Amino acid sequence: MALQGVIDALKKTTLEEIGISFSLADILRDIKIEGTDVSLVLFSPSEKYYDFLRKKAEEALKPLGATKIDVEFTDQPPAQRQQTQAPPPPPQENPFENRRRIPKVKKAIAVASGKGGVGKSTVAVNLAAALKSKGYNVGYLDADMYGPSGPTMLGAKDKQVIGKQTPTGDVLVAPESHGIKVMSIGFLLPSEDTPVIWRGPVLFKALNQFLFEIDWGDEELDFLIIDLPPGTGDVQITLGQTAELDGAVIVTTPQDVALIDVKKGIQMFKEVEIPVLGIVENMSYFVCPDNNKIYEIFGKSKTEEIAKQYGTKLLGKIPIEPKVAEFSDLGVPIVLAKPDSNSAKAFMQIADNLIKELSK
Ligand SMILES: Nc1ncnc2c1ncn2[C@@H]1O[C@H](COP(=O)(O)OP(=O)(O)OP(=O)(O)O)[C@@H](O)[C@H]1O
Repeated sequence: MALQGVIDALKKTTLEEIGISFSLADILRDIKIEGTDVSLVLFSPSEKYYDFLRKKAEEALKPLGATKIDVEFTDQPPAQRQQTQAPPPPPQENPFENRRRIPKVKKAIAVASGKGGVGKSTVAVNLAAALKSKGYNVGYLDADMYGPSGPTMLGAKDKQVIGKQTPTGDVLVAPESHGIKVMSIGFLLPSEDTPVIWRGPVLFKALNQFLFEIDWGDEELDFLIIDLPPGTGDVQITLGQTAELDGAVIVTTPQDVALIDVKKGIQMFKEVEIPVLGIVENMSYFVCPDNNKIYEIFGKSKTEEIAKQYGTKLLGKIPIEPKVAEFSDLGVPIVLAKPDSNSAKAFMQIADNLIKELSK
């Protein structure tokens, strides 16, 4: 069987049934063809879809004459696999040598912004909700130590956090809201209005606890969305030095001033060796409800151009929709409250694009 024919057949498949807008060819990691035997390795961050993806591969390849179709799965992008095979660098030359993976989390994604108020937390909670509604097991960690707003947006503000003793030490059990496991420094503060001043060692300890001493439940998380504070400060650096993250998403608005900060953000993630998966442009445009006309309130966007210039991608654009803010205040992300809204659809598409970037 010809390799190109097999790849073309995989390209024609659609995975829409599980809410994914790309094909088996996009998640193909390895392929071997011997006569009519085909072995594939596919990227999938969740075991839930193994049977579905196997069936899809069989449906695509049997008509070509394939008699044996073996499908294996990986949740590692190729670059990471190469990294793990490479000889480790001398310890003293690697500032990230103590980095650890977050326990029981397959993909840890940071959501960041160069400046405050661009809708970073809104994007983080809706991204978590979009991945949840696609069937993944999702956690949300509010690491915005200076202004934790995630629990309110997820309707988890009044949830109780309980401690649990384990053979390896004490952990905090993440409560659940809308099926998403949630943890936030906000749960541990006496009131939402309490300003917290974090000094170096205390910040380091608190962040470590939030990264490594949380019980996310019996089932491993497919995705952990980490909502960072705005800017490029201590939390980001500490995070980069302590946890091995799979990538970062940068949220911006289309104004030039916000975009200047995006560049700083990309630079910072490069320095702490966290791959930037892409940029989300929030409050991009307004769709007039009377005539569906689109207004680019902040002018023509340059985000795509900047993304290209810095070797990353625009993952998607979210419109300004008053309902986004209204439902956030009520504790229900728009993706769950109004799945047919323009912004909810945009968030679902961004979740797809994110999975696609992770599979590269
Ligand atoms: N697309 C949108 N349409 C309408 N309102 C939005 C949209 N995105 C965010 N908002 C609203 O804008 C305000 C700021 O959003 P959010 O708190 O998510 O920003 P942030 O970048 O996380 O802020 P900070 O970094 O200061 O915590 C909120 O009231 C939110 O509901």
